[in-house]
Amino acid sequence: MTFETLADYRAAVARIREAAAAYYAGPDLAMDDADYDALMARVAATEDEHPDWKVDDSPTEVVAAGGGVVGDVVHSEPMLSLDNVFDADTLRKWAQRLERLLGRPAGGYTVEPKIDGLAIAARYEDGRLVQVATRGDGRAGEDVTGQARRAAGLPERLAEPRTVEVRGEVFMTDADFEVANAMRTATGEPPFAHPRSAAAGTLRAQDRTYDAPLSFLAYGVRGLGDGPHSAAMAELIRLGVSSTAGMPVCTGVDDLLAAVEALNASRGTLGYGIDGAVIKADQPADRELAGSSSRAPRWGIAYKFPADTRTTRLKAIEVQVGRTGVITPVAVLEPVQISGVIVTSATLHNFDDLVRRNVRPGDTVFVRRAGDVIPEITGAKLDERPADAQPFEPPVNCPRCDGEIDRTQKRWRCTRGRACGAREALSYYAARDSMDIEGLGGKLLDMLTAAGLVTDPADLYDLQPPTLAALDRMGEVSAAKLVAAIQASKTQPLARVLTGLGVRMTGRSMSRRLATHFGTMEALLAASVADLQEVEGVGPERAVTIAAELVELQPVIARLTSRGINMTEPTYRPRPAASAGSTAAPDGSDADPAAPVALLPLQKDDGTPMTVVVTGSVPGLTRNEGNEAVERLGGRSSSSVSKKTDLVVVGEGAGSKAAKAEELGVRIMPAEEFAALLQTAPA
Ligand SMILES: NC(=O)c1ccc[n+]([C@@H]2O[C@H](COP(=O)([O-])OP(=O)(O)OC[C@H]3O[C@@H](n4cnc5c(N)ncnc54)[C@H](O)[C@@H]3O)[C@@H](O)[C@H]2O)c1
Ligand SMILES: [Zn+2]
Repeated sequence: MTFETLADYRAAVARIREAAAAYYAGPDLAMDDADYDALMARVAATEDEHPDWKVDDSPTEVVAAGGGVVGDVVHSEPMLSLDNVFDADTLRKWAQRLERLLGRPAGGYTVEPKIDGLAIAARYEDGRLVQVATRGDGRAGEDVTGQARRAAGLPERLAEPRTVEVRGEVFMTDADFEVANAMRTATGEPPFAHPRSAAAGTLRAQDRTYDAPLSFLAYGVRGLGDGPHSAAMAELIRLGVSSTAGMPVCTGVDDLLAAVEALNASRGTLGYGIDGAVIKADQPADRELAGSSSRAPRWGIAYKFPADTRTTRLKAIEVQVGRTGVITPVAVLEPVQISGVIVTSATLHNFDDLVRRNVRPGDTVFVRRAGDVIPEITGAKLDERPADAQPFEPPVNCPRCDGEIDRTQKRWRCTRGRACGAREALSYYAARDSMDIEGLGGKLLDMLTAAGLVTDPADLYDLQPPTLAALDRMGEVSAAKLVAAIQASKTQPLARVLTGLGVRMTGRSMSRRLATHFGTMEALLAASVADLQEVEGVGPERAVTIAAELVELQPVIARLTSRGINMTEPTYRPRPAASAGSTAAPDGSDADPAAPVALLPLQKDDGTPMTVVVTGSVPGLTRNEGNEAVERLGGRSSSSVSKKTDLVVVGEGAGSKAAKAEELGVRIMPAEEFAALLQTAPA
């Protein structure tokens, strides 16, 4: 972890300084945040081991690693950095250290999103916005009043004529990022690579021909008396400034961790990027007692989440034709780990987008994966573009059938629509590894589709011998034989039906795993993205794709079901009472059938799911996420309380259901405890 030689340590310091200078000065980045944080951690560890090596003004000890752009607006009080923790243990230790420093428990902690933007200080005099400055080196920053005036949430006038200094983050929402890049490319400027650099570029730009949208969220204020931080944030809302008001105030560390986890879980649904949670002592007395170092306060800490944006190389752009004929570019990436998952491909939305984002094969690109969202490329690192990189040439004709492309919509389509893929889908369905329909070969499928007799697999089961016999080169005997073969395929196991449907990102063995895990098509269709991830080898990316594919396939599946095709799997054993061999190792791998299966928190002793009702709000979760969480923990969520209910989770705002649970003597769990339990669940 540490550097072995003084020279290596010094070289790393130099790289950090260079990266910080680039990061705070403009939209270009020397490295992504994960690499930067890792390098910084190594430098810090080396300094701990060799204090005598430490350079003056080490990046570990100064605000913005010494890279902030100094301006002429001197701050009323230094604008500091924050120390980082990356896991629960270190957060506990931090809280213990703080409470030792205080000599008593802290009077509450706030948990706020760490928005990925730029810090500013905004001065209001008698209710009017007079000056806005960046953080700079912490002591003095640049005047950005002109641009900052346009940030939503930072009003020109307060609701009352107060004189205050508001501190907070200027950032760009995901939606505004699209708008900003559309404006930029319309004026011939290169697009921004991701929302943070877009916010930085927009805020610091001097003269510009367009007005890209910005947002603001306050997380600090001076001049509103000396009440708790959370109260000051609420007061800011009253004055018309958007702030972190309403974020949880926690007492114990367990509480704190649950709130941090809830915030992490909501990432990806916020509409803007966050890179962590900021935990702060809520009471001014605690803050004063704890004090600050030259770089960071001791009363606050950043809990960093795994980076959701990484850089990697765009190896190629492939063109995919979907089942309905939609034609989309897909990015093939050098594998990169993003928040614990290896990403190898990403969506590029549509061909216009490709031009607008100015992305070329060979580029180093920013890839973002927020929550369960399929990874997307936000932009390219133009300063690293290879000299020979060529713009991607979109296809002239449909890459599957060579037919015409309809370009009237943003999403291009093959003009043949579903028919474009029908022939291929049918041959996949009939193949030996799928439904194994003997005699249904390529030539015959050509004839059947050309004659309009078959457009999807379900149509096959409606074919009658006379219809077939009327086709070229087909005798009565072979027609009868083919119909018999088609009918016989109705009893194939679910695994083969799934294989035959050609669900993207699944093949033969994954189809078998899915079938063995869920047992019936009905159960598979009802599975959430979280349920799907319980299947071995299904990560978030694949789970999202499978779920989306199944939705798209539902009409065909319904038609197949109505024709009597078997939709159950004979190898299915209810989990986890079944032997592990049949569930975990459909490929005959080395699972031990006698191995005990660990129970999830909401499974009963026999492995069956508890029936759980969530009522009222669970901190940080929407109703739907609450239900998903139940399933992630091994339970089955239900909406009504009865004698059969095993557990009722009661949060704020719970009503009659909580009362009913009490009346029936059903076990009750407070929402906080549930949120804490969720932390222990597998991702
Ligand atoms: N990629 C690179 O080359 C590069 C270079 C330098 C810095 N960085 C990134 O910046 C980080 C360190 O930079 P820093 O010193 O600007 O930030 P920091 O991690 O020290 O955190 C302090 C900053 O967090 C922001 N913030 C957001 N929400 C907040 C909240 N609720 N309360 C308080 N502050 C909040 C503010 O801008 C504040 O100035 C690194 O960890 C890295 O991720 C990246
Ligand atoms: Zn086509």
